[in-house]
Amino acid sequence: MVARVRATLLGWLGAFGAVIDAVTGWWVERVLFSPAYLAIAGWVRETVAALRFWRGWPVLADRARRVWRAVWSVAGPPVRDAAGWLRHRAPGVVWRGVCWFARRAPRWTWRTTVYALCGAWWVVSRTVRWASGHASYARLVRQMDDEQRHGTAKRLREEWARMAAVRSVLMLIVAVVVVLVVSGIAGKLGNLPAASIMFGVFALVGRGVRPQPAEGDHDHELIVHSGPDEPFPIADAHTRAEAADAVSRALRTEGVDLRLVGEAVRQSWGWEVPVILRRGTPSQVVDKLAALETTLDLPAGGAMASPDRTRRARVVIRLAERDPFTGLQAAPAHAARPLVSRSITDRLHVGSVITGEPLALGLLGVHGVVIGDTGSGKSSTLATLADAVTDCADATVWDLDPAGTGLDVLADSIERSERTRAGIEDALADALALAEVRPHLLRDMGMQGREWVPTREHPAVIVFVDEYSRLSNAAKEMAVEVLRIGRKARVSLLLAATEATSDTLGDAIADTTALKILHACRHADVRLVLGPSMLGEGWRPDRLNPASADSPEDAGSAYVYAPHYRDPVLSKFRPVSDEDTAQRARQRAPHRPRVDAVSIEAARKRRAANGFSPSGNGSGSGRHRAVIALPSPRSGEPAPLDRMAVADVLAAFGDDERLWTVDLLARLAGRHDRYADWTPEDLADALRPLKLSPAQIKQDGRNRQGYHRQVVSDALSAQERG
Ligand SMILES: Nc1ncnc2c1ncn2[C@@H]1O[C@H](COP(=O)(O)OP(=O)(O)OP(=O)(O)O)[C@@H](O)[C@H]1O
Repeated sequence: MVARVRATLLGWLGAFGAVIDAVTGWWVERVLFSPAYLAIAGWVRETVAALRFWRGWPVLADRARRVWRAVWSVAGPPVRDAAGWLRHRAPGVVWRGVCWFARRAPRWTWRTTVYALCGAWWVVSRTVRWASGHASYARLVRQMDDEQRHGTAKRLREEWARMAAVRSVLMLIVAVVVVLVVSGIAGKLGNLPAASIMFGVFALVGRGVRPQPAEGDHDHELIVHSGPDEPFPIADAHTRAEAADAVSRALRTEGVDLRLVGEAVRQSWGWEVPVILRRGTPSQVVDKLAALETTLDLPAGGAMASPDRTRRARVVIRLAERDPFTGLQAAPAHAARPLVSRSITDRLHVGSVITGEPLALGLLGVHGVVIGDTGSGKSSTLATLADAVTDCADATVWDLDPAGTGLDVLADSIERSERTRAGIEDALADALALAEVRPHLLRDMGMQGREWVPTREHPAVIVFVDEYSRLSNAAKEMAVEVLRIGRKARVSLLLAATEATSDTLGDAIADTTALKILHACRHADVRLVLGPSMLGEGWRPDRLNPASADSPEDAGSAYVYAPHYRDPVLSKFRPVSDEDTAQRARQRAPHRPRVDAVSIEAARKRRAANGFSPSGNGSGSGRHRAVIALPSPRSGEPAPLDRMAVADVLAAFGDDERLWTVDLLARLAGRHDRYADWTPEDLADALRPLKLSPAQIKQDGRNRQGYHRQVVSDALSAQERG
């Protein structure tokens, strides 16, 4: 039995396999290898490839994106209003409707029943009275009887009887028709709907014939959740009208006299609501910001006000329910553009403004101050700015920091970096000398106009100074001088300090700088940097909080006063990712410009002519007391240290521990034009202040004069310590 079943199954399987084989063979031979199929398949492949790699796709996608953005900019606000209403308001409205109905349903049922009974009674009584003809004949017949006119009375009675008979028949016919219609409806829809229709018709008749209930019967139980002017949290506003209403109520509660509240604009972080004041000044609103945060139930610092400079009565109120800069990321390690392809004449994107626009600052010839409490993000802001400048082909960065690590993260792209008092004074003296000599070089350099035109060959110099308050007095004096005369020479200073008081920053600085960046700082600093009236104009960095141990708070957020930025709107600088920034700096390093040899030589001569020595050892006094003499390699006189040259010598060693002088000079010439004509004596003069002289270096079996990198490095460290 088992064998037979197995044989049968195997037979079936064999037959099935034979059929599959036959179909597959036919498919392969007749279809897959047929010329028509091959031609169609080739055509389909080509078309798909052509479509996939069609160059028009990105253009089409871009167009579609733009159209969508344009449509959304118009349709977005009402759609989001509607969505907000449906999500947050509609369920409440429906529920309130249900409750409202449930409360009224018993009374309505009762009233409708009364109306229906009245209507039915009215229809029956009126029909019976009409059919009886009582209203038409009864009075007339009685009058004829009273007047003894029996013949007329008899004739009227006969006429009445005839008419009553006709009307009764008519009434019967109508009654039969009505019964038929109602039973027809009952047959079609059921008894209950038919009865309901009859009930409704009688109720309508009853409603028509019965007088309205007295006014006192109306209910007054409209539930009032809040008084008509009572403020409510902004989180409860889901449409533009509700947001405007919330702001209007809150401001009125705080005693601000408004003429009107403009159309609210929904933002990803909250609301932007313009208001028009009836009287007073915008400071009325600015002073109430803290109170508004409570009234509208916002996070601390969430309420901001920015008065309109062109219309004093108008103040734009921003209510941030969430962090407005959530998506602001550090710059990526690899930029899409070619390396060092920007210009310092461009506006550099360094962050974002609360309005959603990019924060784009022009740094050409612009001096700046960055003020902020410790932890507010000053150093990161300097790094972000320096990162942007190191991407410019026509600007070079110097980094001075007497207390911290400065712009070490960008070390590879920085031309000059100083951490010691002497080094910083030397760098500032160089910057000052450059600022002094460059305007006199304009004609020789073929530059039109009165300002230095930065190019890759003749770059602008931007000197970043962190912890300005810790500079020596001499350095501060030179910095102030650079602020006064550096603009035309395109030698600019960007200073960071924790306070703006005169003993730390100085009034002169706040006045001279065109760029003012105010991170979380004190009330007094805002007055000192921007002027006393600006607090009332909405410049409130004192309401920001610096980073704490466990939270970044408002670190990096700032009020920026600069060309193109005259309104008190909150901005945030891009955070710095140390790893990515260092990588970018490394990639940019070979493409970075350096201060041109002509400017350097002229500056050196200027410093030599001034004939002053570094502060501390200085013999100079007066305006340029602090301008110290640059090394003069061929003068034979003891010259102060040329730190830039020593830094370049160390960089020229690269990974080599020792080099012959001739190789070192070749590498120096490759690094900068300044060293193109240097001889071994020039190099020896440059290193003499470190008490170094060339030594015998043996390489490939030959002895020549040269230098050891470690020896140069140790000598420099010793000099800095000393
Ligand atoms: N734009 C930013 N976005 C996010 N976090 C930031 C931003 N800027 C700074 N921070 C964070 O804030 C903290 C303080 O930053 P930073 O050291 O730059 O402040 P600072 O004002 O220079 O402080 P200090 O005066 O103590 O040196 C750091 O943890 C930093 O990561």
